[in-house]
Amino acid sequence: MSVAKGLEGVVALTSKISSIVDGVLTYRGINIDELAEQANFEEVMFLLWNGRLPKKNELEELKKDLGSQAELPQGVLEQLKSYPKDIHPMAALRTSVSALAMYDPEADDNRGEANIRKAISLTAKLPTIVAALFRLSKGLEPVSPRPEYGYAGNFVYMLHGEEPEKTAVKAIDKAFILHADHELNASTFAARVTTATLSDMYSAVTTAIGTLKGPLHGGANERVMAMLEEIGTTDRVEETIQRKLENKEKIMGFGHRVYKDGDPRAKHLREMSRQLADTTGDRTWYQMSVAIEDLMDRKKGLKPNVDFYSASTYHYLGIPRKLFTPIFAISRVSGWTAHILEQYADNRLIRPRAEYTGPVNQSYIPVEKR
Ligand SMILES: CC(=O)SCCNC(=O)CCNC(=O)[C@H](O)C(C)(C)COP(=O)(O)OP(=O)(O)OC[C@H]1O[C@@H](n2cnc3c(N)ncnc32)[C@H](O)[C@@H]1OP(=O)(O)O
Ligand SMILES: O=C([O-])CC(=O)C(=O)O
Repeated sequence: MSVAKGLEGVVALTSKISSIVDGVLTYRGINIDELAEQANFEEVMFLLWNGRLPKKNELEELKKDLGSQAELPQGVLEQLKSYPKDIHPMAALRTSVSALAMYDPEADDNRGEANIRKAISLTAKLPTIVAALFRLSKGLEPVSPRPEYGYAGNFVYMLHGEEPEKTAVKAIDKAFILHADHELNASTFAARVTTATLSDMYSAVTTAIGTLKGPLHGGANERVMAMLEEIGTTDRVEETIQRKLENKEKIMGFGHRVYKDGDPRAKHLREMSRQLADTTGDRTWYQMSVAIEDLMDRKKGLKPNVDFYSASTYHYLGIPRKLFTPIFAISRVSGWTAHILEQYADNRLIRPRAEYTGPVNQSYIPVEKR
C-alpha cells in the first residue's frame, strides 16, 4: 500500500457541486467571480442544493421558507442561555446544532424531501444561533429573526438588534457567497464520511462544525485577526513575521492544499477590506494585511487563502474575532448540506485503509507480570 499523507492528491469521490480546476473555482459550473459580483446568497444556496439558479418564484419561496424556519425551538434557546459565558461560539454552535435534532421529528428520516427541508431549516437557524450567542456573551437578550431583511440582513439585524446597515449587509452577503462551498475540503469530507454511514443530517453537520473549528481550516480566520492585533502596526510586520517563520510557526491565512498560485476568493475579500478601510477611515488593518501578503510572497512564495482578508473585513464591520469562524459555518452549511444530499443520493460507505506500522508478533502479558 502507498500512503498519501493527509490524503494529498487523492480523488476520493465524484461530485457535481463545486470544482477547482487550474485555480478556478466554480459552483455548479458558474465561476465564483460572477456569483460574488452578481448573485445573492439565497440564490447560491438554491444553486448548490438544486444544481441550477432559482426562478423568481422559487427564490421567493426559498426566502419564505428560510424566514419561517429561522426561529429556534424554545429548548435550544434555553440551552444556549445556560452555556458558560466564555465558551467559544464554535463549541456552542456544535452543541446547539446537535441539540436541534432532538426537536425535529424528521431528524432520522433520510429521504430526499425530508432532507431538503432539514437543509433549509439548518441554514435558516445557524445565523439565529450565532447571533444569540453573540448577544448572550455581551449580557444582552437574543432578538427574534426579522426575515424581511433577507438572509444576510437578518443576521446583521439579529447581532445588533437594530436596522441593518446596507454596507454591512452587502459585505456579509458577499462573504457568505465566497465561503459557501469548496469541493472536498476537510469539513465537507468529514460531513460526507458521517453521511455515508447513513447517519442523519444533524450528525453530519455537527461533525462538519467540529472539523471547521480547527486552525488549519476555518479556525484560521480568527487567528489571522489575533496575529494582526499582535503585530499592531505596519512597521512591525517584517520583524514579527520573520520571527514567526524562524520559529517554524505557520502564518495563519496563508497556503492551501489545492491552490498553489493563490485562492481566487482572496482578491474579493482584499477589495472588500480595502473599501471598508476607506469607508471607516482606519487603514491600519488593511495596510498591515497587504504588507504581510507582500512579505509572505517574497519570503515563502505563499499566497493568502480565503481566511486572510476575511479577518480585516469582518473586523472593519465591527464583528468580534470569536465570531469569524461561526460566520464561516453559517455560509458553509449550505455547501455541507448540498454534499450530504449528494452523498445520500448515491451512497457507499467511506472506509479507506491504513498501513499498519506498529509492533508485530507481540504476546499478551498478564497484568501482574508487566
Ligand atoms: C478555509 C481553509 O481551510 S483555507 C486554509 C486555512 N488554514 C490556514 O490558513 C493555516 C495556515 N496554513 C497551513 O497550515 C497550510 O498551508 C494548510 C494546512 C492550509 C495546507 O497545508 P498542506 O497542504 O498540508 O501544506 P503543508 O502544511 O505540508 O506545507 C507545505 C510547506 O509550506 C509551508 N507552509 C504552508 N503553509 C504555511 C504557512 N501558512 N505559514 C508558513 N509556512 C507554511 C510548510 O511549513 C511546509 O514547509 P516545509 O515543506 O518546509 O516543511
Ligand atoms: O478546500 C480547502 O481545503 C479549504 C478551503 O479553502 C475551504 O474549505 O474553503
